[in-house]
Amino acid sequence: MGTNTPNNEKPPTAAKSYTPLFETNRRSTQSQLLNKLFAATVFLGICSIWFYRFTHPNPTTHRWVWVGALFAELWFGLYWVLTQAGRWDPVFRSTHKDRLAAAHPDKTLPGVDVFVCTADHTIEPPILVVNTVLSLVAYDYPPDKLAVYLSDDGASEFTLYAMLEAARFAGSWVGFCRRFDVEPRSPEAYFAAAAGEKSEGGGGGWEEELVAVKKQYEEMKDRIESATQLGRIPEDALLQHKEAFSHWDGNNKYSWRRDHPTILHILIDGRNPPPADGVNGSSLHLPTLVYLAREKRPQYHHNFKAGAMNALIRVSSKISNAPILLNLDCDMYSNDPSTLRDALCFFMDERKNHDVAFLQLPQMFDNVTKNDIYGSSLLVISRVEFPGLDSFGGPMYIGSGCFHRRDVLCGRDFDPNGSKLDWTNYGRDHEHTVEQLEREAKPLADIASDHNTLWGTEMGLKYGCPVEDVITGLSIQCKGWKSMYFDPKREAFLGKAPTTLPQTLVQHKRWSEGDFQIVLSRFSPAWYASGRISIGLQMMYLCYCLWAPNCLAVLYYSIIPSLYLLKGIPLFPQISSPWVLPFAYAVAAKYLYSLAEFLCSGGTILGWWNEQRTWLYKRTCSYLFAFVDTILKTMGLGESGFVITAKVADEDVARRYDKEIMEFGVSSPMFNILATIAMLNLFSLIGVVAKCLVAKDGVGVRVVFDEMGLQLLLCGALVLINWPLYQAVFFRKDKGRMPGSVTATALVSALVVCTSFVFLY
Ligand SMILES: O=c1ccn([C@@H]2O[C@H](COP(=O)(O)OP(=O)(O)O[C@H]3O[C@H](CO)[C@@H](O)[C@H](O)[C@H]3O)[C@@H](O)[C@H]2O)c(=O)[nH]1
Ligand SMILES: [Mn+2]
Repeated sequence: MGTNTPNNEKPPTAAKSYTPLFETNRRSTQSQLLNKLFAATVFLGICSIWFYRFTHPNPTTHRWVWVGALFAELWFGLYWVLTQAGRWDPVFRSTHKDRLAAAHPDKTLPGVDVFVCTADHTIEPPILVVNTVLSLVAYDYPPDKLAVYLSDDGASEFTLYAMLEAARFAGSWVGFCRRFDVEPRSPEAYFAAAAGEKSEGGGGGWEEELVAVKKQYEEMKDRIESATQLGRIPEDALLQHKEAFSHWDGNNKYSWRRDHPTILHILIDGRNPPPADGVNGSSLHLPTLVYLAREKRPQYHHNFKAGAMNALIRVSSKISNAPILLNLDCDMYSNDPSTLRDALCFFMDERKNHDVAFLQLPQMFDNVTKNDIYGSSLLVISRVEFPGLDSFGGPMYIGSGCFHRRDVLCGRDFDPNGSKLDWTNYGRDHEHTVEQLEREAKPLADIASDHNTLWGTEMGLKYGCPVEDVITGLSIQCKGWKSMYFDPKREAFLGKAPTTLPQTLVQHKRWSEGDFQIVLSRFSPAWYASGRISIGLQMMYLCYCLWAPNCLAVLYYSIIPSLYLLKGIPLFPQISSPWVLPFAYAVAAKYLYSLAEFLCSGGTILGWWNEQRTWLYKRTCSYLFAFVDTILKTMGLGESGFVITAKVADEDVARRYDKEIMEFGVSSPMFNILATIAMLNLFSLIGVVAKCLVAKDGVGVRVVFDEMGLQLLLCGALVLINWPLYQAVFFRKDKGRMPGSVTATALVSALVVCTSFVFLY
């Protein structure tokens, strides 16, 4: 069982005055024991299934059918064993911010650099980015110690324009936030929550100021949105920021994104408070705010987000050089102004901080509907599995919402006798002017500072993998560093989950493809990580990294048994045979447990059902494509990209999303597969029911049920879970229904497969 006691304690003298800054709690011994007993019974069931399959080859079918079932059941069983690591000994952390404040007055707090990444102003609208940035600028933290950097991989003048506007509005917004201690500090989210609400104890003119600041915000939003819509920056802004916008003069709109120099602007210099004539007569000290678009040239690979992050690490080392970094996606606004202080409780705890390389917080979303129709809230991962990982050495780095130690991310090796963070090595340059800083930092974002250097291999985020975050975190943990997981009561960050099925499937294709590449990479959790990280952690890495090959077993189970049902050949034990028991028990226990877990994590019953559907769709589509693409890539054919998830949808789509109606809409090869499998199961079920009805005296029903009860249940469950898909194919008229071409292809292919299977095979 894992413990959290570090192996190099402080000498006894210091131990006396030690007050922990964070707490670690585990579940009670009884509940853990009960959980393990239960898992043991499920495992027994799984072993019995394997035994049954080994000892009961079916003589009436081809050998491969039996081998396929054996393979699938071995896979499901072993995979289930892997998932148990995440449930073995979960730990839950809580912080003592009061103690942090007592031990470290604001003056002595370390600097924090926040990195926000955006890449495309059409699917990541500038106003969304602005809201995220403003929520970060408004953190409850000493302004001279906080710097917010935006990396714009789209090099969009509209994003820069939005940032200039944000910098101007920041004074009023941050002033308002500080005076009335508001939460959350993303203007859009705050105004939505405050609508119709009365001031609670805020008093002191809250309502009047709210009206004023809201008006200012709406005007800014208007300017930003109309600039983007018209495709033109307003004249006054062009005049005022002539130099800033000069980069875009006469450029070729089509090649620009992939071919431009570095653009760097320090929009707010937060080193010192401004002279005392700011908002409301008082000088308002704001944190540093920086816009960066790193250099891009078509002949050099830019390495997606990893490249952007590494440029940010280098540039920030010149401008603010904070020892602690926070990484966020552009849609993840801060929902809690005190999160930085929470995080510091982990990095500044005197005894336990020496080996913590990064601190991951859960990714939560503010646009998930009540029953989470695409299973995108990652509830069980956030509430069950990551606390489980935390006891084995810490969770993975999953991108947004992660705090890093700068030295470790820059490649520092772990030394068990002294890996403490030396805060004195960091801090700001107070001698140079803003212009000088810009001039000196700029080349650090050029290709020359990145290409053919250690960046992307030994330093910073790793290149070449679509999940740069996971592989980077793993490589850090393999050096001996730990990570920690912190799931605060009030969500720290809220982002945008995908709102259509195609988006969800494409996102999961990227994730599972990246994860599978890691298994085949130098840092494979299967080989390289052995002995470097704990076995529990290794198992969980494998659990996520083997998502893609899952497709094989799931495809087998969702196609073959149904076809054999239609043909009338049983593949599972008869209902009257005792061998049914292990199947029934293992499946029922697994699913009831998963339902309980889901409900305890804050989900709904329908939400769980929806997640099972998404589970099936991801495994039969996303993972299949990821699997095939990864294999092709390892053979040197093709290259993996990074399809960015859209953070907006048109009104029509958004309305259906709010009503929890599944969105198909476009024709995609993924849908061909989904729909074909769904049709195939429907035909099989209809076929077998028809057969029963035709047979006389109800003999048919009894025989079919006894001989093929499990197959019938499996097929029935598949039909039931596909219900929204049948609706989209047969009944719906809206634009989100299944496109006619997909429907036609699916119907024909399913019909051909079913008939040829029954009559020819
Ligand atoms: O060339 C690129 C591509 C993407 N991004 C940014 O990367 C972030 C993540 O992209 P998104 O499309 O939102 O992907 P998600 O799947 O939602 O993101 C999760 O998964 C990614 C890895 O697949 C991680 O990079 C993210 O941090 C993590 O939140 C966004 O802020 C993008 O702007 C870039 O900066 N440059
Ligand atoms: Mn995202």
